[in-house]
Amino acid sequence: MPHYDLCVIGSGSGNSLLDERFTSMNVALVDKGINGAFGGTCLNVGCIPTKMFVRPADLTRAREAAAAVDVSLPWGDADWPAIRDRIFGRIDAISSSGRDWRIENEHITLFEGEARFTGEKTLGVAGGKLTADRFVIATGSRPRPLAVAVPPEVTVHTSDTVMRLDRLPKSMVIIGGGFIAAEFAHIFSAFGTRVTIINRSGTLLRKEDEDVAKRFTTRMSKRMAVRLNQKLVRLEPDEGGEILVVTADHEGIEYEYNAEVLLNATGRIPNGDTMNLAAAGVEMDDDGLIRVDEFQRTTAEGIFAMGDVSSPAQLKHVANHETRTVQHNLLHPDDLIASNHNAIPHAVFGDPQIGSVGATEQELRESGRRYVKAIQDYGSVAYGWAMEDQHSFCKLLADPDTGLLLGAHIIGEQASTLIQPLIQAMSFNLGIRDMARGQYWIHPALTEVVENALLSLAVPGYDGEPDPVNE
Ligand SMILES: Cc1cc2nc3c(=O)[nH]c(=O)nc-3n(C[C@H](O)[C@H](O)[C@H](O)COP(=O)(O)OP(=O)(O)OC[C@H]3O[C@@H](n4cnc5c(N)ncnc54)[C@H](O)[C@@H]3O)c2cc1C
Ligand SMILES: NC(=O)c1ccc[n+]([C@@H]2O[C@H](COP(=O)([O-])OP(=O)(O)OC[C@H]3O[C@@H](n4cnc5c(N)ncnc54)[C@H](O)[C@@H]3O)[C@@H](O)[C@H]2O)c1
Repeated sequence: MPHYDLCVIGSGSGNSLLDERFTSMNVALVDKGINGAFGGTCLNVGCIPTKMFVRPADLTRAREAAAAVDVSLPWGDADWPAIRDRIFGRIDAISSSGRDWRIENEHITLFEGEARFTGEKTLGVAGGKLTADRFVIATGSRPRPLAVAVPPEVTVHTSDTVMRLDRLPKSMVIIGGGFIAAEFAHIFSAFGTRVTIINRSGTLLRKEDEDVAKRFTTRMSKRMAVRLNQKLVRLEPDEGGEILVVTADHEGIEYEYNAEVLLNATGRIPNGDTMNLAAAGVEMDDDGLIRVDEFQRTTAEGIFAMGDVSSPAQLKHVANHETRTVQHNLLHPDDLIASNHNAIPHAVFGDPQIGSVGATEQELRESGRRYVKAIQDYGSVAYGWAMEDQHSFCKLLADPDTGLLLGAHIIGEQASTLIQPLIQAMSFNLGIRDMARGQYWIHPALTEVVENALLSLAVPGYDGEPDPVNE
Protein backbone atom coordinates (compact mmCIF):
# COMPACT_ATOMS: atom_id res chain seq x y z
CA MET A 1 0.00 0.00 0.00
CA PRO A 2 1.63 3.34 -1.02
CA HIS A 3 2.15 5.85 1.78
CA TYR A 4 2.20 9.65 1.36
CA ASP A 5 3.10 12.64 3.52
CA LEU A 6 -0.14 14.28 2.49
CA CYS A 7 -3.31 13.21 0.66
CA VAL A 8 -5.64 15.88 -0.72
CA ILE A 9 -9.09 14.76 -1.85
CA GLY A 10 -10.76 17.09 -4.34
CA SER A 11 -9.33 19.02 -7.28
CA GLY A 12 -11.20 22.31 -6.74
CA SER A 13 -9.83 24.26 -3.79
CA GLY A 14 -7.88 21.10 -2.88
CA ASN A 15 -5.81 21.44 -6.03
CA SER A 16 -5.17 25.15 -5.39
CA LEU A 17 -3.85 24.27 -1.94
CA LEU A 18 -0.84 22.49 -3.45
CA ASP A 19 1.39 25.46 -4.26
CA GLU A 20 5.19 25.54 -4.48
CA ARG A 21 5.54 25.31 -0.68
CA PHE A 22 4.42 21.66 -0.87
CA THR A 23 7.04 20.46 -3.36
CA SER A 24 9.14 18.84 -0.64
CA MET A 25 6.23 16.59 0.32
CA ASN A 26 5.20 13.34 -1.31
CA VAL A 27 1.55 14.09 -2.11
CA ALA A 28 -1.43 12.05 -3.33
CA LEU A 29 -4.14 14.11 -5.06
CA VAL A 30 -7.42 12.23 -5.48
CA ASP A 31 -10.31 13.39 -7.63
CA LYS A 32 -13.29 11.72 -9.24
CA GLY A 33 -13.98 14.62 -11.61
CA ILE A 34 -17.13 16.57 -12.34
CA ASN A 35 -18.60 15.41 -15.66
CA GLY A 36 -15.15 13.82 -16.00
CA ALA A 37 -13.38 17.16 -15.67
CA PHE A 38 -10.52 18.15 -13.36
CA GLY A 39 -10.58 21.37 -11.32
CA GLY A 40 -13.78 21.29 -9.29
CA THR A 41 -17.10 23.10 -9.36
CA CYS A 42 -16.13 26.77 -9.62
CA LEU A 43 -14.05 26.30 -12.75
CA ASN A 44 -16.08 23.66 -14.58
CA VAL A 45 -19.73 24.06 -13.63
CA GLY A 46 -19.96 26.91 -11.12
CA CYS A 47 -18.90 30.50 -10.60
CA ILE A 48 -16.79 30.97 -13.71
CA PRO A 49 -18.92 29.60 -16.55
CA THR A 50 -22.12 31.02 -15.01
CA LYS A 51 -20.67 34.50 -14.90
CA MET A 52 -19.37 34.09 -18.45
CA PHE A 53 -23.01 33.43 -19.42
CA VAL A 54 -24.25 36.31 -17.25
CA ARG A 55 -22.16 38.83 -19.19
CA PRO A 56 -23.84 38.22 -22.59
CA ALA A 57 -27.18 37.94 -20.79
CA ASP A 58 -26.64 41.39 -19.22
CA LEU A 59 -25.75 42.79 -22.63
CA THR A 60 -28.90 41.48 -24.29
CA ARG A 61 -30.83 43.33 -21.57
CA ALA A 62 -29.08 46.62 -22.27
CA ARG A 63 -31.98 47.47 -24.58
CA GLU A 64 -34.27 48.06 -21.62
CA ALA A 65 -31.79 50.30 -19.78
CA ALA A 66 -31.14 52.19 -23.00
CA ALA A 67 -34.86 52.77 -23.62
CA ALA A 68 -35.08 54.47 -20.20
CA VAL A 69 -32.65 57.12 -21.45
CA ASP A 70 -34.16 57.56 -24.92
CA VAL A 71 -31.81 55.32 -26.85
CA SER A 72 -33.30 52.58 -28.96
CA LEU A 73 -31.06 49.58 -29.40
CA PRO A 74 -31.86 46.57 -31.57
CA TRP A 75 -33.05 43.40 -29.83
CA GLY A 76 -30.05 41.54 -28.49
CA ASP A 77 -29.67 38.27 -30.34
CA ALA A 78 -27.65 35.75 -28.36
CA ASP A 79 -25.88 33.06 -30.38
CA TRP A 80 -26.15 30.17 -27.91
CA PRO A 81 -23.79 27.71 -29.62
CA ALA A 82 -21.15 30.43 -30.09
CA ILE A 83 -21.44 31.63 -26.48
CA ARG A 84 -21.38 28.08 -25.10
CA ASP A 85 -18.43 26.99 -27.23
CA ARG A 86 -16.42 30.13 -26.50
CA ILE A 87 -16.93 29.68 -22.75
CA PHE A 88 -16.18 25.98 -22.62
CA GLY A 89 -13.43 26.27 -25.22
CA ARG A 90 -11.61 28.36 -22.65
CA ILE A 91 -12.63 26.49 -19.51
CA ASP A 92 -12.10 22.95 -20.79
CA ALA A 93 -8.59 23.88 -21.90
CA ILE A 94 -7.76 25.26 -18.44
CA SER A 95 -9.18 22.15 -16.79
CA SER A 96 -7.23 19.73 -18.97
CA SER A 97 -3.96 21.65 -18.73
CA GLY A 98 -4.40 21.77 -14.93
CA ARG A 99 -4.74 18.00 -14.92
CA ASP A 100 -1.71 17.54 -17.20
CA TRP A 101 0.34 19.81 -14.94
CA ARG A 102 -0.48 17.65 -11.91
CA ILE A 103 0.46 14.49 -13.79
CA GLU A 104 3.81 16.08 -14.67
CA ASN A 105 4.52 17.18 -11.03
CA GLU A 106 7.07 14.74 -9.66
CA HIS A 107 6.04 15.16 -6.04
CA ILE A 108 2.34 14.55 -6.79
CA THR A 109 0.57 11.33 -7.75
CA LEU A 110 -2.87 11.93 -9.23
CA PHE A 111 -5.49 9.24 -8.49
CA GLU A 112 -8.60 9.61 -10.63
CA GLY A 113 -11.54 7.93 -8.94
CA GLU A 114 -13.95 8.12 -6.05
CA ALA A 115 -12.31 8.10 -2.62
CA ARG A 116 -13.81 6.32 0.41
CA PHE A 117 -12.11 5.85 3.74
CA THR A 118 -11.59 2.23 4.72
CA GLY A 119 -9.92 2.87 8.09
CA GLU A 120 -7.95 5.42 10.08
CA LYS A 121 -5.87 7.45 7.61
CA THR A 122 -6.52 4.78 4.98
CA LEU A 123 -8.30 5.57 1.75
CA GLY A 124 -9.72 3.32 -0.93
CA VAL A 125 -9.50 4.71 -4.47
CA ALA A 126 -9.46 3.33 -8.00
CA GLY A 127 -9.47 -0.31 -6.82
CA GLY A 128 -6.51 0.18 -4.46
CA LYS A 129 -5.70 1.70 -1.11
CA LEU A 130 -3.32 4.35 0.16
CA THR A 131 -2.29 5.75 3.51
CA ALA A 132 -1.01 9.19 4.44
CA ASP A 133 0.23 11.03 7.51
CA ARG A 134 -2.22 13.84 6.89
CA PHE A 135 -5.35 14.33 4.78
CA VAL A 136 -7.28 17.30 3.45
CA ILE A 137 -10.91 16.64 2.51
CA ALA A 138 -12.09 19.18 -0.07
CA THR A 139 -14.75 17.17 -1.88
CA GLY A 140 -17.33 19.94 -2.25
CA SER A 141 -21.05 19.44 -2.76
CA ARG A 142 -23.44 18.11 -5.40
CA PRO A 143 -26.90 19.10 -6.65
CA ARG A 144 -29.70 17.87 -4.40
CA PRO A 145 -31.91 15.44 -6.35
CA LEU A 146 -35.59 16.30 -6.83
CA ALA A 147 -37.91 14.94 -4.17
CA VAL A 148 -40.25 13.29 -6.74
CA ALA A 149 -39.92 10.20 -8.95
CA VAL A 150 -38.41 10.99 -12.35
CA PRO A 151 -39.88 8.92 -15.23
CA PRO A 152 -37.20 7.46 -17.51
CA GLU A 153 -38.36 9.62 -20.44
CA VAL A 154 -37.79 12.83 -18.46
CA THR A 155 -34.38 14.50 -18.28
CA VAL A 156 -33.76 16.63 -15.21
CA HIS A 157 -30.96 19.12 -15.74
CA THR A 158 -28.87 20.66 -12.99
CA SER A 159 -26.25 23.40 -13.06
CA ASP A 160 -23.80 20.58 -13.92
CA THR A 161 -25.43 20.00 -17.32
CA VAL A 162 -27.64 22.91 -18.35
CA MET A 163 -24.82 25.12 -19.63
CA ARG A 164 -23.94 22.51 -22.27
CA LEU A 165 -27.36 22.21 -23.93
CA ASP A 166 -27.18 21.57 -27.67
CA ARG A 167 -29.50 24.44 -28.40
CA LEU A 168 -31.25 27.24 -26.59
CA PRO A 169 -34.57 25.81 -25.34
CA LYS A 170 -37.83 27.55 -26.18
CA SER A 171 -39.12 26.99 -22.66
CA MET A 172 -37.69 26.06 -19.27
CA VAL A 173 -39.16 25.33 -15.86
CA ILE A 174 -36.81 25.99 -12.96
CA ILE A 175 -37.56 24.36 -9.60
CA GLY A 176 -36.20 26.39 -6.66
CA GLY A 177 -35.81 30.05 -5.83
CA GLY A 178 -32.22 30.39 -4.61
CA PHE A 179 -28.97 31.60 -6.17
CA ILE A 180 -28.80 29.06 -8.97
CA ALA A 181 -32.45 29.55 -9.96
CA ALA A 182 -31.99 33.33 -9.95
CA GLU A 183 -28.88 33.33 -12.11
CA PHE A 184 -30.03 30.77 -14.68
CA ALA A 185 -33.47 32.36 -14.90
CA HIS A 186 -31.72 35.63 -15.78
CA ILE A 187 -29.42 33.98 -18.32
CA PHE A 188 -31.99 31.91 -20.20
CA SER A 189 -34.75 34.49 -20.11
CA ALA A 190 -32.36 37.18 -21.41
CA PHE A 191 -31.42 34.87 -24.30
CA GLY A 192 -35.09 34.39 -25.21
CA THR A 193 -36.19 31.20 -23.43
CA ARG A 194 -39.67 31.34 -21.86
CA VAL A 195 -38.77 30.75 -18.22
CA THR A 196 -41.09 29.71 -15.38
CA ILE A 197 -39.74 29.58 -11.83
CA ILE A 198 -41.54 27.34 -9.33
CA ASN A 199 -40.73 28.19 -5.74
CA ARG A 200 -41.94 26.64 -2.49
CA SER A 201 -41.80 29.81 -0.42
CA GLY A 202 -43.56 33.13 -0.89
CA THR A 203 -40.55 35.01 -2.21
CA LEU A 204 -37.47 34.34 -4.30
CA LEU A 205 -34.09 34.47 -2.52
CA ARG A 206 -35.88 34.23 0.81
CA LYS A 207 -32.63 34.29 2.81
CA GLU A 208 -31.80 37.78 1.52
CA ASP A 209 -32.84 40.85 3.48
CA GLU A 210 -36.64 41.00 3.29
CA ASP A 211 -36.76 44.27 1.29
CA VAL A 212 -34.21 42.95 -1.18
CA ALA A 213 -35.99 39.61 -1.59
CA LYS A 214 -39.32 41.38 -2.14
CA ARG A 215 -37.88 43.78 -4.72
CA PHE A 216 -36.04 40.97 -6.49
CA THR A 217 -39.22 38.88 -6.68
CA THR A 218 -41.16 41.82 -8.09
CA ARG A 219 -38.51 42.58 -10.69
CA MET A 220 -38.17 38.96 -11.79
CA SER A 221 -41.96 38.63 -12.04
CA LYS A 222 -41.91 41.37 -14.68
CA ARG A 223 -39.47 39.36 -16.76
CA MET A 224 -40.83 35.82 -16.46
CA ALA A 225 -43.48 33.64 -14.85
CA VAL A 226 -42.72 33.36 -11.13
CA ARG A 227 -44.96 30.89 -9.32
CA LEU A 228 -44.68 31.12 -5.54
CA ASN A 229 -45.95 28.90 -2.70
CA GLN A 230 -46.07 25.86 -4.97
CA LYS A 231 -44.31 22.58 -4.55
CA LEU A 232 -43.43 20.04 -7.18
CA VAL A 233 -45.83 17.09 -7.13
CA ARG A 234 -44.90 14.99 -10.14
CA LEU A 235 -43.23 14.92 -13.55
CA GLU A 236 -44.62 13.31 -16.67
CA PRO A 237 -43.41 13.05 -20.25
CA ASP A 238 -45.63 15.14 -22.51
CA GLU A 239 -46.51 14.97 -26.18
CA GLY A 240 -43.90 16.38 -28.49
CA GLY A 241 -41.06 15.42 -26.16
CA GLU A 242 -41.85 18.12 -23.63
CA ILE A 243 -42.07 17.67 -19.87
CA LEU A 244 -45.25 18.15 -17.88
CA VAL A 245 -44.46 19.62 -14.47
CA VAL A 246 -47.28 19.31 -11.94
CA THR A 247 -47.20 21.44 -8.79
CA ALA A 248 -49.58 22.03 -5.89
CA ASP A 249 -50.23 25.06 -3.68
CA HIS A 250 -50.85 25.07 0.08
CA GLU A 251 -54.49 24.11 -0.47
CA GLY A 252 -53.62 21.16 -2.66
CA ILE A 253 -54.80 22.82 -5.89
CA GLU A 254 -52.72 21.46 -8.76
CA TYR A 255 -51.09 23.45 -11.59
CA GLU A 256 -49.49 22.20 -14.79
CA TYR A 257 -46.56 23.64 -16.72
CA ASN A 258 -45.00 22.43 -19.96
CA ALA A 259 -41.33 22.81 -20.63
CA GLU A 260 -38.74 21.72 -23.10
CA VAL A 261 -36.09 21.76 -20.38
CA LEU A 262 -36.44 21.21 -16.63
CA LEU A 263 -33.78 22.65 -14.33
CA ASN A 264 -33.49 21.43 -10.76
CA ALA A 265 -32.05 24.23 -8.59
CA THR A 266 -33.13 23.03 -5.15
CA GLY A 267 -29.81 23.33 -3.35
CA ARG A 268 -26.56 21.41 -2.95
CA ILE A 269 -25.65 18.56 -0.59
CA PRO A 270 -22.15 18.37 0.93
CA ASN A 271 -20.30 15.28 -0.31
CA GLY A 272 -19.08 13.95 3.06
CA ASP A 273 -21.90 11.38 3.14
CA THR A 274 -20.37 9.51 0.19
CA MET A 275 -16.94 8.99 1.78
CA ASN A 276 -17.42 6.50 4.64
CA LEU A 277 -16.00 9.12 6.98
CA ALA A 278 -16.85 7.14 10.12
CA ALA A 279 -14.10 4.64 9.25
CA ALA A 280 -11.58 7.46 9.59
CA GLY A 281 -13.14 8.97 12.72
CA VAL A 282 -14.33 12.08 10.86
CA GLU A 283 -17.68 13.33 12.14
CA MET A 284 -20.40 15.21 10.30
CA ASP A 285 -23.03 17.52 11.80
CA ASP A 286 -26.82 17.25 11.43
CA ASP A 287 -26.65 19.18 8.13
CA GLY A 288 -24.18 16.69 6.64
CA LEU A 289 -21.24 19.10 6.91
CA ILE A 290 -17.92 17.75 8.18
CA ARG A 291 -17.38 19.12 11.68
CA VAL A 292 -14.30 21.38 11.77
CA ASP A 293 -12.82 23.69 14.40
CA GLU A 294 -11.57 27.20 13.67
CA PHE A 295 -8.28 25.72 12.37
CA GLN A 296 -10.21 23.58 9.82
CA ARG A 297 -9.30 20.41 11.78
CA THR A 298 -11.84 17.59 11.71
CA THR A 299 -12.52 15.29 14.65
CA ALA A 300 -9.78 12.92 13.39
CA GLU A 301 -6.16 13.83 14.15
CA GLY A 302 -4.23 15.00 11.09
CA ILE A 303 -7.34 15.32 8.88
CA PHE A 304 -8.48 18.77 7.74
CA ALA A 305 -11.58 19.74 5.77
CA MET A 306 -12.44 22.91 3.85
CA GLY A 307 -14.85 24.35 1.30
CA ASP A 308 -18.39 23.17 0.59
CA VAL A 309 -17.88 19.81 2.31
CA SER A 310 -17.60 21.56 5.68
CA SER A 311 -18.79 25.16 5.12
CA PRO A 312 -22.44 26.23 5.36
CA ALA A 313 -21.65 29.21 3.12
CA GLN A 314 -21.02 27.17 -0.07
CA LEU A 315 -19.11 30.07 -1.63
CA LYS A 316 -15.81 30.00 -3.49
CA HIS A 317 -14.29 33.01 -1.69
CA VAL A 318 -14.94 31.17 1.59
CA ALA A 319 -13.34 27.99 0.22
CA ASN A 320 -10.36 30.11 -0.90
CA HIS A 321 -10.01 31.66 2.55
CA GLU A 322 -10.16 28.25 4.21
CA THR A 323 -7.57 26.96 1.73
CA ARG A 324 -5.15 29.60 3.00
CA THR A 325 -5.88 28.52 6.59
CA VAL A 326 -5.23 24.85 5.81
CA GLN A 327 -2.08 25.62 3.80
CA HIS A 328 -0.63 27.52 6.75
CA ASN A 329 -1.67 24.91 9.30
CA LEU A 330 -0.17 22.05 7.28
CA LEU A 331 3.09 23.95 6.93
CA HIS A 332 3.18 25.31 10.51
CA PRO A 333 1.61 22.65 12.73
CA ASP A 334 2.97 24.34 15.86
CA ASP A 335 1.63 27.78 14.98
CA LEU A 336 -1.96 27.28 13.79
CA ILE A 337 -4.11 30.10 12.41
CA ALA A 338 -7.89 30.27 12.54
CA SER A 339 -10.30 30.92 9.69
CA ASN A 340 -12.16 34.21 9.94
CA HIS A 341 -15.81 33.74 9.10
CA ASN A 342 -16.91 37.26 10.02
CA ALA A 343 -18.60 39.45 7.44
CA ILE A 344 -18.85 36.83 4.68
CA PRO A 345 -20.34 38.62 1.67
CA HIS A 346 -22.12 37.21 -1.35
CA ALA A 347 -23.50 38.40 -4.64
CA VAL A 348 -26.26 37.12 -6.86
CA PHE A 349 -25.45 37.81 -10.49
CA GLY A 350 -28.99 38.20 -11.74
CA ASP A 351 -30.79 41.17 -13.20
CA PRO A 352 -31.20 42.91 -10.84
CA GLN A 353 -27.89 42.09 -9.20
CA ILE A 354 -27.54 41.73 -5.43
CA GLY A 355 -24.57 42.34 -3.14
CA SER A 356 -24.87 41.59 0.54
CA VAL A 357 -22.89 41.32 3.76
CA GLY A 358 -23.84 40.85 7.40
CA ALA A 359 -27.20 40.59 9.10
CA THR A 360 -30.55 40.99 7.40
CA GLU A 361 -33.26 43.11 8.98
CA GLN A 362 -35.35 40.04 9.81
CA GLU A 363 -32.37 38.46 11.58
CA LEU A 364 -31.83 41.59 13.69
CA ARG A 365 -35.52 41.81 14.53
CA GLU A 366 -35.64 38.14 15.53
CA SER A 367 -32.48 38.46 17.66
CA GLY A 368 -33.94 41.46 19.50
CA ARG A 369 -30.83 43.55 18.77
CA ARG A 370 -31.22 47.36 18.61
CA TYR A 371 -30.62 48.73 15.13
CA VAL A 372 -31.13 51.74 12.90
CA LYS A 373 -31.64 51.52 9.16
CA ALA A 374 -31.39 53.59 6.01
CA ILE A 375 -32.61 52.81 2.52
CA GLN A 376 -31.12 54.97 -0.22
CA ASP A 377 -32.50 54.72 -3.74
CA TYR A 378 -30.11 54.78 -6.67
CA GLY A 379 -32.54 57.30 -8.11
CA SER A 380 -31.67 59.76 -5.33
CA VAL A 381 -28.09 60.33 -6.50
CA ALA A 382 -26.81 61.96 -9.67
CA TYR A 383 -25.67 58.79 -11.42
CA GLY A 384 -29.01 57.19 -10.62
CA TRP A 385 -30.64 60.18 -12.39
CA ALA A 386 -28.40 59.51 -15.36
CA MET A 387 -29.62 55.93 -15.39
CA GLU A 388 -33.28 56.92 -14.76
CA ASP A 389 -33.23 54.12 -12.22
CA GLN A 390 -36.43 53.58 -10.27
CA HIS A 391 -35.93 50.16 -8.73
CA SER A 392 -32.53 49.88 -7.08
CA PHE A 393 -31.40 50.70 -3.56
CA CYS A 394 -28.75 50.38 -0.90
CA LYS A 395 -30.00 49.33 2.53
CA LEU A 396 -27.82 49.70 5.61
CA LEU A 397 -28.39 48.39 9.12
CA ALA A 398 -26.28 49.71 11.98
CA ASP A 399 -25.77 49.56 15.70
CA PRO A 400 -26.97 52.89 17.18
CA ASP A 401 -24.66 52.52 20.17
CA THR A 402 -21.36 51.74 18.47
CA GLY A 403 -21.95 53.42 15.13
CA LEU A 404 -20.81 50.24 13.34
CA LEU A 405 -22.51 48.50 10.44
CA LEU A 406 -24.45 45.31 11.15
CA GLY A 407 -25.51 44.58 7.58
CA ALA A 408 -25.47 46.04 4.07
CA HIS A 409 -27.64 44.98 1.16
CA ILE A 410 -27.65 46.42 -2.34
CA ILE A 411 -29.96 45.53 -5.20
CA GLY A 412 -29.32 47.01 -8.63
CA GLU A 413 -26.69 47.51 -11.28
CA GLN A 414 -23.12 46.76 -10.10
CA ALA A 415 -24.32 45.72 -6.63
CA SER A 416 -21.58 43.06 -6.44
CA THR A 417 -18.96 45.82 -6.81
CA LEU A 418 -20.69 48.62 -4.86
CA ILE A 419 -20.89 46.38 -1.78
CA GLN A 420 -17.10 46.08 -1.43
CA PRO A 421 -16.42 49.26 0.67
CA LEU A 422 -19.16 48.13 3.04
CA ILE A 423 -17.53 44.69 3.37
CA GLN A 424 -14.29 46.48 4.13
CA ALA A 425 -15.95 48.65 6.77
CA MET A 426 -17.46 45.61 8.49
CA SER A 427 -14.20 43.62 8.28
CA PHE A 428 -12.09 46.39 9.79
CA ASN A 429 -14.69 47.83 12.20
CA LEU A 430 -14.71 51.16 10.42
CA GLY A 431 -17.27 53.48 12.02
CA ILE A 432 -20.04 54.83 9.82
CA ARG A 433 -19.16 58.47 10.42
CA ASP A 434 -15.46 57.93 9.66
CA MET A 435 -16.36 55.99 6.55
CA ALA A 436 -18.79 58.61 5.26
CA ARG A 437 -16.75 61.71 6.03
CA GLY A 438 -13.16 60.45 6.36
CA GLN A 439 -12.67 59.98 2.61
CA TYR A 440 -13.64 61.52 -0.71
CA TRP A 441 -16.45 59.90 -2.68
CA ILE A 442 -16.10 60.49 -6.41
CA HIS A 443 -18.81 62.74 -7.77
CA PRO A 444 -21.07 61.85 -9.48
CA ALA A 445 -20.27 58.12 -9.34
CA LEU A 446 -22.82 55.51 -8.29
CA THR A 447 -20.86 55.03 -5.06
CA GLU A 448 -22.61 58.21 -3.85
CA VAL A 449 -25.59 55.97 -3.12
CA VAL A 450 -23.45 54.24 -0.48
CA GLU A 451 -22.16 57.57 0.87
CA ASN A 452 -25.68 58.96 1.18
CA ALA A 453 -27.00 55.78 2.80
CA LEU A 454 -24.23 56.09 5.40
CA LEU A 455 -25.13 59.74 5.99
CA SER A 456 -28.80 58.84 6.41
CA LEU A 457 -28.11 56.45 9.27
CA ALA A 458 -28.93 57.91 12.67
CA VAL A 459 -25.83 56.89 14.60
CA PRO A 460 -23.61 58.64 17.16
CA GLY A 461 -21.46 61.38 15.68
CA TYR A 462 -24.23 62.89 13.59
CA ASP A 463 -26.69 65.53 14.70
CA GLY A 464 -29.72 64.22 16.50
CA GLU A 465 -30.23 61.18 18.66
CA PRO A 466 -30.18 57.68 17.23
CA ASP A 467 -33.72 56.43 16.76
CA PRO A 468 -33.68 52.64 16.64
CA VAL A 469 -36.27 51.03 14.40
CA ASN A 470 -37.22 48.43 16.98
CA GLU A 471 -37.92 50.60 20.02
C1 LIG B 1 -23.84 27.02 -10.71
C2 LIG B 1 -22.98 27.51 -9.58
C3 LIG B 1 -22.58 28.82 -9.54
C4 LIG B 1 -21.79 29.27 -8.49
N1 LIG B 1 -21.43 30.59 -8.48
C5 LIG B 1 -20.68 31.05 -7.45
C6 LIG B 1 -20.27 32.41 -7.41
O1 LIG B 1 -20.60 33.22 -8.30
N2 LIG B 1 -19.53 32.84 -6.37
C7 LIG B 1 -19.16 31.99 -5.36
O2 LIG B 1 -18.49 32.42 -4.41
N3 LIG B 1 -19.53 30.68 -5.37
C8 LIG B 1 -20.28 30.20 -6.39
N4 LIG B 1 -20.63 28.88 -6.42
C9 LIG B 1 -20.18 28.00 -5.32
C10 LIG B 1 -18.73 27.53 -5.55
O3 LIG B 1 -18.62 26.98 -6.83
C11 LIG B 1 -18.35 26.50 -4.49
O4 LIG B 1 -18.55 27.07 -3.20
C12 LIG B 1 -16.90 26.08 -4.62
O5 LIG B 1 -16.59 25.73 -5.93
C13 LIG B 1 -16.61 24.92 -3.66
O6 LIG B 1 -15.27 24.54 -3.82
P1 LIG B 1 -14.73 23.21 -3.14
O7 LIG B 1 -13.26 23.19 -3.39
O8 LIG B 1 -15.21 23.09 -1.75
O9 LIG B 1 -15.41 22.01 -3.93
P2 LIG B 1 -15.35 21.62 -5.48
O10 LIG B 1 -14.80 22.68 -6.32
O11 LIG B 1 -16.72 21.11 -5.80
O12 LIG B 1 -14.31 20.43 -5.53
C14 LIG B 1 -14.61 19.17 -5.05
C15 LIG B 1 -13.94 18.12 -5.92
O13 LIG B 1 -13.98 16.89 -5.21
C16 LIG B 1 -14.32 15.84 -6.09
N5 LIG B 1 -14.93 14.78 -5.27
C17 LIG B 1 -16.11 14.77 -4.65
N6 LIG B 1 -16.28 13.63 -3.96
C18 LIG B 1 -15.16 12.90 -4.15
C19 LIG B 1 -14.71 11.64 -3.70
N7 LIG B 1 -15.44 10.89 -2.87
N8 LIG B 1 -13.53 11.20 -4.13
C20 LIG B 1 -12.74 11.94 -4.95
N9 LIG B 1 -13.09 13.15 -5.39
C21 LIG B 1 -14.29 13.62 -4.99
C22 LIG B 1 -15.29 16.49 -7.07
O14 LIG B 1 -15.32 15.77 -8.28
C23 LIG B 1 -14.65 17.88 -7.24
O15 LIG B 1 -13.72 17.88 -8.29
C24 LIG B 1 -21.40 28.39 -7.46
C25 LIG B 1 -21.80 27.04 -7.50
C26 LIG B 1 -22.57 26.61 -8.55
C27 LIG B 1 -22.99 25.17 -8.59
N1 LIG C 1 -23.44 33.95 -6.97
C1 LIG C 1 -23.11 32.99 -6.12
O1 LIG C 1 -22.32 33.18 -5.19
C2 LIG C 1 -23.68 31.62 -6.29
C3 LIG C 1 -24.35 31.27 -7.46
C4 LIG C 1 -24.88 29.99 -7.56
C5 LIG C 1 -24.71 29.10 -6.52
N2 LIG C 1 -24.04 29.47 -5.41
C6 LIG C 1 -23.90 28.55 -4.27
O2 LIG C 1 -24.49 27.32 -4.55
C7 LIG C 1 -25.40 26.99 -3.53
C8 LIG C 1 -26.53 26.21 -4.08
O3 LIG C 1 -27.39 27.06 -4.85
P1 LIG C 1 -28.94 26.75 -4.97
O4 LIG C 1 -29.60 27.88 -5.64
O5 LIG C 1 -29.11 25.38 -5.52
O6 LIG C 1 -29.35 26.63 -3.44
P2 LIG C 1 -30.11 27.66 -2.49
O7 LIG C 1 -30.02 27.06 -1.15
O8 LIG C 1 -29.67 29.05 -2.71
O9 LIG C 1 -31.61 27.58 -3.01
C9 LIG C 1 -32.33 26.38 -3.04
C10 LIG C 1 -33.76 26.69 -3.39
O10 LIG C 1 -34.45 25.47 -3.59
C11 LIG C 1 -35.63 25.46 -2.79
N3 LIG C 1 -35.88 24.06 -2.44
C12 LIG C 1 -35.15 23.27 -1.64
N4 LIG C 1 -35.69 22.04 -1.59
C13 LIG C 1 -36.78 22.07 -2.39
C14 LIG C 1 -37.75 21.12 -2.77
N5 LIG C 1 -37.74 19.88 -2.30
N6 LIG C 1 -38.72 21.50 -3.63
C15 LIG C 1 -38.75 22.77 -4.11
N7 LIG C 1 -37.85 23.69 -3.80
C16 LIG C 1 -36.89 23.35 -2.94
C17 LIG C 1 -35.32 26.36 -1.62
O11 LIG C 1 -36.49 26.84 -1.03
C18 LIG C 1 -34.51 27.44 -2.30
O12 LIG C 1 -35.33 28.38 -2.91
C19 LIG C 1 -25.83 28.31 -2.93
O13 LIG C 1 -26.16 28.14 -1.56
C20 LIG C 1 -24.65 29.18 -3.11
O14 LIG C 1 -23.86 29.19 -1.95
C21 LIG C 1 -23.53 30.71 -5.27
